[in-house]
Amino acid sequence: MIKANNLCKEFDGSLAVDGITLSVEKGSIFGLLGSNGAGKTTLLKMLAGIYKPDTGEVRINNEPVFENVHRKQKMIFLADSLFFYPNTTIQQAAQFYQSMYSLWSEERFVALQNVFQIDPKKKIHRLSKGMQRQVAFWLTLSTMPDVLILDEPLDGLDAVMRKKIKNLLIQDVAEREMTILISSHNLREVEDVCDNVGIMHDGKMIIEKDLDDLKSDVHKIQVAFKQEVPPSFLKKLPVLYKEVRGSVHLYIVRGKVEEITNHVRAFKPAIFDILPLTLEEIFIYEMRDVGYEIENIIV
Ligand SMILES: Nc1ncnc2c1ncn2[C@@H]1O[C@H](COP(=O)(O)OP(=O)(O)OP(=O)(O)O)[C@@H](O)[C@H]1O
Repeated sequence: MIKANNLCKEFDGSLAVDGITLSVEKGSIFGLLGSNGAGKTTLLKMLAGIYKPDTGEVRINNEPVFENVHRKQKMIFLADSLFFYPNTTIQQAAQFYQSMYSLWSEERFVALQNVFQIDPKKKIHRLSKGMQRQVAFWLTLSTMPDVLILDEPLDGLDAVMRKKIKNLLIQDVAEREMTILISSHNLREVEDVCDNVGIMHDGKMIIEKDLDDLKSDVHKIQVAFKQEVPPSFLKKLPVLYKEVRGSVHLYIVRGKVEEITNHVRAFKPAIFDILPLTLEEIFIYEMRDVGYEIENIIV
């Protein structure tokens, strides 16, 4: 289990991460979402023990992470921009990883060649950007980490390879209880694989929830009344967003289906529909609620 307590990190006098407390269960997949510059990479680097928090601490299975070689031999951080030593072949990189990571599996490395189908004698820097990312996953998954931290991991990969890698990740979670933290702007992908999600904005975690609970907590409703909207209708509805389309009023509201339905039906609407939101819609409306919204920009 990963536990972070009141993490703060400041750069040049401003807080990139501002008091984040987080716990991630063993064998789960946590998706970290947020606006650009929200502090996701900074948070992930503290969780990976790369950055020392200014305040707070990160512990994995009750061990501190920062400057803990023993812990870091079993976990891996895959950054959004990759680094390989110049002129290194995949085979040489594999030897290096083997010497660094205590759970390295040669058997897995050989088996994964069938998935990636790249000649291990190839020099990594001569491969295409997407192929280099495949090599990064090939090496990473061969280290058999118990904790895998991924920053924008699937960028630059084709759709087939993305699917293959997602399957491999899910297989490792199911078979060996690997724990994954993944930051991504691809909300469809996060929705596919994550059990829990956190949304960051301006250094803070504005929401952290089980994905199913998050989705069952926000809904889109469409209502129309024969007369004007009754004044007390909105009083008990926690509305995140509203829009009028002719006689139909669209609301994005927080709350459980049953509570919202009972509330709306009590006002005897002429039309009433309640629909679930996608993660992308939830993200956009929650960000709007903290003042980060889509504007009609014409330049
Ligand atoms: N090494 C650094 N030195 C100075 N400032 C930094 C450093 N790393 C991050 N920052 C600042 O901290 C803030 C958070 O950056 P971070 O990279 O963590 O955001 P992010 O959520 O990962 O963004 P994105 O989605 O755009 O990748 C930004 O204002 C950034 O400029």
